[in-house]
Amino acid sequence: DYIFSKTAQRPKIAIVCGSGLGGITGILKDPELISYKDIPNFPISSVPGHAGKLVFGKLGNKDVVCMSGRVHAYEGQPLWKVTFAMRVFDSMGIKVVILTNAAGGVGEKTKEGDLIILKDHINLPGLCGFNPLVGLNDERFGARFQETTVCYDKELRDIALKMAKDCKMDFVCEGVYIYQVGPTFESPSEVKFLKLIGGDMVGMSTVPEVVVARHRGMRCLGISLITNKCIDVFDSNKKPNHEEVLELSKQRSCELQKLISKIVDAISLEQASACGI
Ligand SMILES: O=P(O)(O)O[C@@H]1C[C@H](O)[C@@H](CO)O1
Ligand code: HPA
Repeated sequence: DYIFSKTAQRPKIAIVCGSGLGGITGILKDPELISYKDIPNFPISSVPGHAGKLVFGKLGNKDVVCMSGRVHAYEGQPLWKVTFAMRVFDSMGIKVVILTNAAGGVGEKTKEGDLIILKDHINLPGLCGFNPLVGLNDERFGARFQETTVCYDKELRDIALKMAKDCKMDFVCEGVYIYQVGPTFESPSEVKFLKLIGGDMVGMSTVPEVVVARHRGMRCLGISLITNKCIDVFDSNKKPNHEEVLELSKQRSCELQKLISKIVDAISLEQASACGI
């Protein structure tokens, strides 16, 4: 109610901006800003590169809302708060959520600067009991036992790959994202393990949000920017750090903005409602 009292825009598409990836808010037409701190109960990120505002506006031919800044579990917030925005989006009538993140490249096929469309994820903490749907369930807001067979909408993934091909972006492909809580980057042995279990990239966000968005039937598309290669050799002098993550995000933000704009243009919202969501 608070959000709708501040803007007359009623978007059906939400975009979650990962670390340093909030630049897309700068290309929206007729932007309207709402600070997280003004929205009742909305969690505020403490991480550099996560601004803390909702930005409404037009991207190409469609209304969207961008979440510039997200909260992570490693900031000490419970998962219901980490995923609170998904519940808010659902009650606003959002049908499609595009989630971006910065991630470390695990597999051989990823390199710095690549944009990887999430085909699936491995919710490592979720498998060990750290899942946003743990707790009493209110059936009005989703099923007790949520299936996660196709978390990342096939049609949206196909659109993303087609748009990348049309734009000759040969650094875009699909991959599997592994969620780990952080804030530690991975040790070499952990990287070897992540590779072994089928991950292409690893990060500290997105999956809890997707689990909750799917609980409410919203269609999800995930895009990882590979900001660094994970180090799987012992005694390396090279060490991952948040500054290099932000630097790479800055370098690649134009390509990501272009890809998202094309995807948003190509999304058919009629199809979204024809799916019964
Ligand atoms: O919000 P995202 O997943 O883009 O942020 C990544 C994960 C950590 O928060 C941070 C590490 O540099 O970037
Ligand atoms: N690991 C986990 N999260 C990340 C990384 C990484 O190497 N890079 C950016 N986010």
